[in-house]
Amino acid sequence: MSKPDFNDRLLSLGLARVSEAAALASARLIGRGDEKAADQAAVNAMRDQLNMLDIAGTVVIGEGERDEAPMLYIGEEVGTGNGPAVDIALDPLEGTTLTAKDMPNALTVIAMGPRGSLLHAPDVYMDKLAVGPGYRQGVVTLDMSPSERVSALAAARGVSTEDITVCVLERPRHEEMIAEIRTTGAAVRLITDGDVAGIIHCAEPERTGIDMYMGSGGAPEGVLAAAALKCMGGQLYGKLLFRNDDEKSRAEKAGITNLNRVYTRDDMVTRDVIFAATGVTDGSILPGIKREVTHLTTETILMRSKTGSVRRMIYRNPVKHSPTPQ
Ligand SMILES: O=P(O)(O)OC[C@H]1O[C@](O)(COP(=O)(O)O)[C@@H](O)[C@@H]1O
Ligand SMILES: [Mn+2]
Repeated sequence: MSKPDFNDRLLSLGLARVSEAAALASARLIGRGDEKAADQAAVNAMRDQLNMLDIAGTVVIGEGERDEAPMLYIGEEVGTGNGPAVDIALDPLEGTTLTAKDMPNALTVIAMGPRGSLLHAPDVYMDKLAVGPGYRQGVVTLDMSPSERVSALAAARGVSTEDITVCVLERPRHEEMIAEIRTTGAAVRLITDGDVAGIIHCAEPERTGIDMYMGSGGAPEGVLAAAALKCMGGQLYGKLLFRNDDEKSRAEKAGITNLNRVYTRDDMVTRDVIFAATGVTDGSILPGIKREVTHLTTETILMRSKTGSVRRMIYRNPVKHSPTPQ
């Protein structure tokens, strides 16, 4: 019997529960200084919830390769097996350090598309460049220098370079880039972790104040960000970065033949996808988990690229069975 089609409309609601469950599981570990425990809690919960979905899912972006990740490893089959063949990209806790330190913008993230729709990015770095919707394709490119990108974006927006804010991961490897951006008069929003959120921020500049994202971060996070921007609009360019031959061979093992390719958003996510993210700590796109004695409250953003629909779901979850309020 042939497998049913990818019904993004129905599956999306199930996907929201998956990111919700991961966030709820990490709630007690926010600000506890234990990144590993927070990540593990999110992984377990995400996997349990994912396995309830009627899909024949394959994790293509996950916690790592099978030998280093016992759960949600790349290639793991998830779901009941009774349903459409789908590819899944996930990061059960994007911002493990942010969570452990109770700093802003930690999220749980998951994206799903028909089988073959998501780039099998190896766990190496990726040079990334993103802007929000409304610009002509290629308004900024990875070939341009950081200052040229700022000037090009300012010209396209009809503003001065001082009116542009660029989000960058604060890392020693980015020091020169940051200095060059500042020569243009543009502002730099430094984040200590979490470039999926950093890139999503470009899609809602009114809410976040961020116009452009640039710099290197995890390639898996690049694919997740591409899925988000496919739903929200905006451009993303990514180029895999290899530090040694082992990283190159991992890419080749993942089926990548051209190691110098610049991927666009739609090269990373080739068909319509669904994307869900739940806030763990307070952030610019999503509020974090709120803890009360009897309830945990989460907010989830759920999006479908086919329609461009964006749904925000607030979930008040009773922590333990409590009698009906009097
Ligand atoms: O810390 P590095 O090595 O610069 O890597 C950057 C990557 O790590 C993160 O900041 C955090 O990712 P995790 O919390 O999932 O480990 C990503 O957002 C980013 O892509
Ligand atoms: Mn991550």
